[in-house]
Amino acid sequence: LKRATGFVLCMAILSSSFTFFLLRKLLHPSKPTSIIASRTNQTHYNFPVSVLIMNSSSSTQLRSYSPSTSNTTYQVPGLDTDEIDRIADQTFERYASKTMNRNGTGIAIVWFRNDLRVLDNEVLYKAWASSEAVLPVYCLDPRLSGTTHYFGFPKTGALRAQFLIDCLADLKKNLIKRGLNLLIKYGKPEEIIPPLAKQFGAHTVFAQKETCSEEVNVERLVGKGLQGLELLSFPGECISHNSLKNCKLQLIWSSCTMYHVDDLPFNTSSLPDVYTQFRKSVEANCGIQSCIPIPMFLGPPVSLDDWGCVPSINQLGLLPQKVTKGMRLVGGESAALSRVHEYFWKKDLLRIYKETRNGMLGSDYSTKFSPWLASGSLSPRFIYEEVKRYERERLANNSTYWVLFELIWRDYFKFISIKYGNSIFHLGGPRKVEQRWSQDQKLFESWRDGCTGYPLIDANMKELSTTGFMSNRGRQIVCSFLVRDMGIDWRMGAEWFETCLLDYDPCSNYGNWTYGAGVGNDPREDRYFGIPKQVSALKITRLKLYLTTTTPL
Ligand SMILES: Cc1cc2nc3c(=O)[nH]c(=O)nc-3n(C[C@H](O)[C@H](O)[C@H](O)COP(=O)(O)OP(=O)(O)OC[C@H]3O[C@@H](n4cnc5c(N)ncnc54)[C@H](O)[C@@H]3O)c2cc1C
Ligand SMILES: Nc1ncnc2c1ncn2[C@@H]1O[C@H](COP(=O)(O)OP(=O)(O)OP(=O)(O)O)[C@@H](O)[C@H]1O
Repeated sequence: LKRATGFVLCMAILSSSFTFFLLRKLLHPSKPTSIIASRTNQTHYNFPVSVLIMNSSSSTQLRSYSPSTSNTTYQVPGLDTDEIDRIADQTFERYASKTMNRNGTGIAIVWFRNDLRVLDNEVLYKAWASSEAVLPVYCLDPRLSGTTHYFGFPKTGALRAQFLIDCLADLKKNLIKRGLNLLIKYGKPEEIIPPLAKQFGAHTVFAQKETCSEEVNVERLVGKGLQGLELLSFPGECISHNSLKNCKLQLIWSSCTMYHVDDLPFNTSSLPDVYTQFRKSVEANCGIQSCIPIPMFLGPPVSLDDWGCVPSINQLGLLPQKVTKGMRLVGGESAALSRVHEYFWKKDLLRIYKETRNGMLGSDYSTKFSPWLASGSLSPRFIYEEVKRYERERLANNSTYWVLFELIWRDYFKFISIKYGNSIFHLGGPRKVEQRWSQDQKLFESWRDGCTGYPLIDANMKELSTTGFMSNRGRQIVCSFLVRDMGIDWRMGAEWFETCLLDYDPCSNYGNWTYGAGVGNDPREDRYFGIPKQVSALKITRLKLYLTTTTPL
């Protein structure tokens, strides 16, 4: 019975996709198609399905079970708290330096942004080296609880907000272990940082340089606020620096990319548009800087009565959302370092990454590093050094290289955001392509809510809203479906991703969406992902379909 049901479902998927494919071709051979017509022709199935398993070696099977009785949640990394702390401590120890010198004076502020880590953090290191005491601050910017630019979706979904909270809690813990603390304040950085600098007589505010206009505007406002400071008086208990007259903002590239911007063999304004040219050029001409070690002791802390608490999700004005199905990624640097350890060393998955990376099911087909990279709780240079260590100690093959290849994509989109500025957010993209797009709300909602009737699309969209993650292949497919098949304004999809993704990063997100929509700077990457082909050609041994009992397929 199971086999028969599986077969029926599988045929249903293929035939519904094929019907759609034919309709698309018949209606508009080259234009985006409205899928309403094809949806009404759909058969609706009501299976109690959570996971469809297609096995290439045996016949297709359907494992059906009631979601309410199944424990389908798993954590990434799949380690308990003690193990996570132990691995993080061991890694910190490996990177601890007893010889680092500190010869600065006064107080420096570290304004933490998307660099929520201790290891390989140049901002933290420079602040430490140039001062006698560091004040680390994180500002919970109320703009994060605002809405996206054009379509008014929540700027930060609850799952990413929770991930951020985990990151802050872990950063605070790791700073305290090293003799510091983290001041957490609610408010706009431009309203928090300058008064703090004044209160403590800080000589410099160190922060990571960002590239997109929203973040750059905040940098500008903080810089302006600091310029207007008159450092006249200081609280008695603080280290006194009456000679200081102003406080400057020092923005540091840090290691937000694997290749440092200063090491590129070209100016960002003449960055090659074609990814392959960019990659070949940096690989041939550019080294990767070593990770910055961690000073043994980062203290003393400044004297402060109230360091602020790690907020709850409600305090951020959001309703808590629990992951009840699928993957739950744990935020924070300790979890990030543990995931690298788990993926590379414990499970030894790096050796097969290239073969598995287009999968969709489970935690192990790809690294899942992206949420930690986006929040800055993981440095890409650390990943690079671990790949090299693995290549020395275990083996080097195409798979070990391919993780670096993918990280170069990440670098590329970061640099592209400098070259093309706000045009990566605009409808016509960097190439200013003129094209008519639909903003049909119903069609968009069917995509957003995973109710298109196309299981591959619906499964991926549901995974996104229930876990905050979607595989790279899933993202390419749902993007192609929205923009090429439905003809919907790609920014609606990009903004929905901005809301939901744990790994949301403006450069990678809008960079990939402009590619998918065919408005990116490299037109060669404009690819259509046909659903029937994807279902069959993926040769997936285990194709996850994330469907609930209540959803008609
Ligand atoms: C429409 C669309 C939107 C996307 N939005 C984002 C986003 O907001 N943030 C984000 O980090 N990635 C984004 N990506 C890229 C990619 O899907 C994710 O980085 C990847 O799925 C994360 O899973 P992983 O860490 O297991 O990746 P792995 O396959 O293990 O790759 C390792 C790392 O390489 C980098 N990487 C891999 N592919 C890409 C890529 N195409 N572009 C940029 N970097 C890449 C990531 O940092 C990733 O963590 C998007 C892709 C598409 C098609
Ligand atoms: N980090 C970010 N995340 C999401 N969007 C961003 C980010 N940084 C900048 N943007 C987007 O960049 C755009 C700002 O660019 P620009 O000033 O050209 O547009 P605008 O004048 O605000 O709006 P319009 O283009 O409609 O006139 C906005 O769409 C803004 O939301």
